[in-house]
Amino acid sequence: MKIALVGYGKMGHMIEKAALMRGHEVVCTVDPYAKDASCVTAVSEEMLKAIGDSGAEGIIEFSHPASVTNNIFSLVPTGIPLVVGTTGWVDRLEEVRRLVDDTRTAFLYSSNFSVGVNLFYKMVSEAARLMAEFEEYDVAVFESHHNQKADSPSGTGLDIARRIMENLPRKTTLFTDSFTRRPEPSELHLASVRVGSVPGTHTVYFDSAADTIELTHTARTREGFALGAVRALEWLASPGPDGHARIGVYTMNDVFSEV
Ligand SMILES: NC(=O)C1=CN([C@@H]2O[C@H](COP(=O)(O)OP(=O)(O)OC[C@H]3O[C@@H](n4cnc5c(N)ncnc54)[C@H](O)[C@@H]3O)[C@@H](O)[C@H]2O)C=CC1
Ligand SMILES: O=C(O)C1=N[C@H](C(=O)O)C[C@H](O)C1
Repeated sequence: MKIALVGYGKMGHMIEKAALMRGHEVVCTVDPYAKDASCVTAVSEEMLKAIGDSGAEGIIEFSHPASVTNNIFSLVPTGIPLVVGTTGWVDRLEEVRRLVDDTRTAFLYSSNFSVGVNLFYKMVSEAARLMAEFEEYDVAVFESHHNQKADSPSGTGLDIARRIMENLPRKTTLFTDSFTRRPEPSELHLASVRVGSVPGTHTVYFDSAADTIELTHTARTREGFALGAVRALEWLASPGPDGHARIGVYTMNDVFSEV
């Protein structure tokens, strides 16, 4: 498949390697600040023309929280299957969903493309369901990432917290700041630290007066994210179960349910 990359930073370079390893061709790399990008520009008519002229059959976007929404709204109308890994935009998801529906294209997003984290999500959901009956356990989430990360909390941390609140009725409100008061029992605290070169670590704590249960996912490298993003595009660009091109907004749950 001919793939265009929008955002050619740490993840863009890792994704290029993963794509080439799987026999794809990276025909265009777009990034306004990366001097080694084939198209050193931001979202623009020039960028869209470059992608169109490249014959790209799929696009993978890993840019910046401040740029991703503009990129999505520019790239979706091209009709080229689009995979977005950039975090910090899902508050605009419903607008994106409407655009995808109106333009009848294929869009897949995930805050974390690694297989391990998507299995971890299922473990956390089940653990939260178990804990619903044991009120003596409080719960919180902690995430740590490298000191180059531009958003907080992590998209993965937010997804973990959402799954806990979906399955643990006593936790109704997400709190992601520093406390200057005692937490309310109904508040789920999600805390973040930015340090060194940490690829991404997420821990869920279930804590009682008697003991603590910790569930942790530790990413060792970014390779899992990159490979997962390329495999997600392969799936998105493949025909659906009905044999027709996929249309709509998808997540990694859809990929795992079919693969
Ligand atoms: N979904 C997942 O599995 C993962 C998601 N991420 C997310 O991906 C994003 C990027 O992460 P990294 O590659 O580590 O960051 P990075 O900072 O190394 O690379 C981002 C690149 O985007 C470029 N950029 C900025 N504005 C742009 C625009 N308008 N158009 C095109 N490119 C633009 C920057 O110049 C930079 O080269 C972050 O939001 C991060 O949270 C990171 C790893 C895994
Ligand atoms: O910025 C990163 O590096 C990562 N960001 C994603 C997130 O915000 O969850 C995924 C992964 O943890 C790495």
